[in-house]
Amino acid sequence: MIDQLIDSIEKLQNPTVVGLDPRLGFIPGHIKEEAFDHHGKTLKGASKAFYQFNREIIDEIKDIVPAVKPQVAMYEQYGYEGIKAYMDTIEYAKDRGLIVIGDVKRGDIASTAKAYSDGHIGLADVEGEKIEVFKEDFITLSPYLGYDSIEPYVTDLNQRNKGLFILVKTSNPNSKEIQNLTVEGELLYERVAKLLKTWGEAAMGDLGYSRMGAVVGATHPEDAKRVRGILPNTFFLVPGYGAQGATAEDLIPNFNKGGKGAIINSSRGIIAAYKNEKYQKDFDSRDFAKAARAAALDMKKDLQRVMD
Ligand SMILES: O=c1ccn([C@@H]2O[C@H](COP(=O)(O)O)[C@@H](O)[C@H]2O)c(=O)[nH]1
Repeated sequence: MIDQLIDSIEKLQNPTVVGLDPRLGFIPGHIKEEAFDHHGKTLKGASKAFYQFNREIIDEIKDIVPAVKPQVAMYEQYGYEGIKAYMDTIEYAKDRGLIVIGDVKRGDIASTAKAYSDGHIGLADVEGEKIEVFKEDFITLSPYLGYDSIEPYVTDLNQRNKGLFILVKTSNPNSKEIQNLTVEGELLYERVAKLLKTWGEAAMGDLGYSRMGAVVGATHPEDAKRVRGILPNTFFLVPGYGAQGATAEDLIPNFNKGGKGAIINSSRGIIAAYKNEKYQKDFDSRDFAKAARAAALDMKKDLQRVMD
């Protein structure tokens, strides 16, 4: 899938992923009213509202961005109804040609990791019946349990053409408390990047990048520069642009030459654009998906501006 992601970015000339992180505060009144009329103010009502919101956004952005990144926490909070909305969203996006990065941030011992891999990017086994479950193209993982927690995913990466993005340097302000500790003369995130370089060699795609990518926050450009130096053949998923304050200029160190090797996420900045003053004069809440499209196009322009 890493090769397809690279091809799609190239075709659309747009290294952007739209984060599908719905929350009730972002859902326009008319969608909530309809969902709550049918299902009440229940977990099901909230989940149905999320799915309707996502579908309209996907329909508006599917021809301009290569990928979407649903954040599982937003759905999980509503239990199995929320998980159904997460799964339905994945299916809807894939049916419309979008690549799906499931932001699930798993990390556990090998026997448990195998179950995560089977469920998310592999096949679940029901007494010999092999069943595809969540169907993401990529998922995110934490590296802090070491390689035996990553190795169970490698077969699915290579045999089923799936991908991982492994946390290397996260975008949150306190990431430095742990990730920037000095360990045996180097920063911890640098050590993680070096490990990922070795791990990723077991899963190389055809276009020079590994199926094991890295999550590198846009909000720490100096750290991103060091990580890029260690990982020239690793594709980066870069959150932090927009709502978390990173600018297009901050993104530059994440890319290889010619604007290659990274995809930039924006979630709130796109899906809730209709609430932003900048878009309010042109779009009301019924046009929320059109506002999301306008914000995604503005982001594309902003990225192109610093790439040129
Ligand atoms: O370091 C990280 C890793 C993941 N995220 C996730 O990305 C989005 C960001 O949303 P915005 O609304 O664009 O801020 C969200 O799902 C995070 O969980 C991250 O921000 N930083």
